[in-house]
Amino acid sequence: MSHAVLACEQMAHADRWTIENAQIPGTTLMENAGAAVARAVLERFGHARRALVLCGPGNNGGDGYVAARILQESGMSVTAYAFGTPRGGTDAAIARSRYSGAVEPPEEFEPSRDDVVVDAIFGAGLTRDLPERVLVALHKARSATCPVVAVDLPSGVNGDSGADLGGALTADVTVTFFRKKPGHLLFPGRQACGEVVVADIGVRAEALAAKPPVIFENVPQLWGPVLPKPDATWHKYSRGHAAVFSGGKHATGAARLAALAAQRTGAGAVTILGQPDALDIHAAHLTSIMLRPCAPDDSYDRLGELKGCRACVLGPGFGDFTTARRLALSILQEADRTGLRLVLDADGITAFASESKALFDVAHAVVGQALVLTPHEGEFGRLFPDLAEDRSLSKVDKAVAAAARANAVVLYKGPDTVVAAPDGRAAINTNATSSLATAGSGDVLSGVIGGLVAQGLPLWEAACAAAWLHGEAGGAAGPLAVAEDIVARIPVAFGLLNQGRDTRAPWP
Ligand SMILES: NC(=O)C1=CN([C@@H]2O[C@H](COP(=O)(O)OP(=O)(O)OC[C@H]3O[C@@H](n4cnc5c(N)ncnc54)[C@H](O)[C@@H]3O)[C@@H](O)[C@H]2O)[C@@H](O)CC1
Ligand SMILES: [K+]
Repeated sequence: MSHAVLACEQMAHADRWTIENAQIPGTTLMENAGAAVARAVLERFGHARRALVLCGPGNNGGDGYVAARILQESGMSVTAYAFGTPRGGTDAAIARSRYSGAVEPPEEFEPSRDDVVVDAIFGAGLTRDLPERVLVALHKARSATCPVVAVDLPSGVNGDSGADLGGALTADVTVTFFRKKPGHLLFPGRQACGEVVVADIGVRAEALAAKPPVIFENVPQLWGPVLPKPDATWHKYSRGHAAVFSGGKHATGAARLAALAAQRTGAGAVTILGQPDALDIHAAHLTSIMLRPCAPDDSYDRLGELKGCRACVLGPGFGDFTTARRLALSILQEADRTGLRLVLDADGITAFASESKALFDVAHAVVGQALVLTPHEGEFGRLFPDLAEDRSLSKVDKAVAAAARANAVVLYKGPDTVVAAPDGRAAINTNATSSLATAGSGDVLSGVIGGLVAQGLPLWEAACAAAWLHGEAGGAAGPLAVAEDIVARIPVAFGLLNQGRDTRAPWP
């Protein structure tokens, strides 16, 4: 089972490689693809009055003609609609010629709610906005409220970015081939795809050997092997010590959530650093978390308390941008000597809005990496305005470019959080629920990352694991969860891992 995600260009390469090196004809791949689509239709909507198959001019349409033929052979009433004609001699033309049923022009397409529509107009080859007659047909299908099975992608969704070039249907099922593409996992594409079925059509995994995939769905297999294994000889500091910087006395809650989350994630010791009046408030709420004073003009070398600490979280509720910059820069300047890693979140990110170069310069001076950035969309735009505005880039492209520029692991938040590393790896998170959209949820996430980094996880794996655990904890806390509930469910998320109960592996 693979959790790799392929760009459309890599998928086309894998198709070509299989045809040329494994001597599997393109028509065979297309037969297998069409058969997988037909199977999905019959399994889920075999009771439909008619199957109406919308076929484009390329290979996506070719898959549609194969599916139409097999559905007809199975006894369903089938009509195909031709949106263009396959070029002579192509696999799609051959598939078209093997289908002997009715082929109508698009104008004849009149779906009803008892039909099932197979959308095989455009897939990975979509290059521009949808033509008017396609838009009209998709509108008719939407109005009919009939079930839709999309071939590879709903027509109009860009396979690399998940962008909707306009008018795509929301499918009940999307049948794709060999591996998922970013467009199946990134919004709005993910929503348009509905359930995604990945079919094996005979494309060979060896096709990827020369250039292994670097984009993944964020599943436990990615980082499970580097999670700490419980050891009877542990003491609290060997389990990892994390620190969290507190905001002022009227903004202490965010640091408390991050600290509690780091503790629930398994850090053996957690310290909150803050000004004395803020620490008084923490003291009234906390028992097992340590409190240490920190003056506004402190920089790393005056923070003796951070010795032995492997991770610190700076930003949640912090408020003071000048101090945030001084602390962040001094922590990174000392990082090679101390081994301390910095999770910079919220106000810690905004503090560098107009001074990002200073942050990136010190982060690049570190041997290896010492920085994790956790921006949501607004914060990402503050730190990387040119990347944020570049409409030619997908969310994965943006996160990867930002990670390289900042020499940081970048966890770009959202319903489709992307975790990117400077070496080009990226994981797309898929288990977040709407319960995570609540005040303090981001503070919990930064605390989970800090807790895992404190236990010695490499930064990218820590951020990927944190996104997944946060998603599971949010799901377990239910739709009306508040941030405290998410913290309380972190052990439940770990329990799913430990008991091997995560059966939602990416491929069936
Ligand atoms: N051997 C292969 O390469 C295989 C490909 N498969 C299928 O092939 C699909 C990709 O096939 P193609 O590369 O032929 O691409 P598509 O079939 O997605 O579309 C390509 C055709 O549509 C035209 N086109 C693109 N955007 C358009 C627009 N907005 N308006 C009008 N015309 C437009 C292109 O010029 C081209 O003629 C996959 O999505 C998958 O369904 C499968 O059959 C498996 C094997
Ligand atoms: K399609």
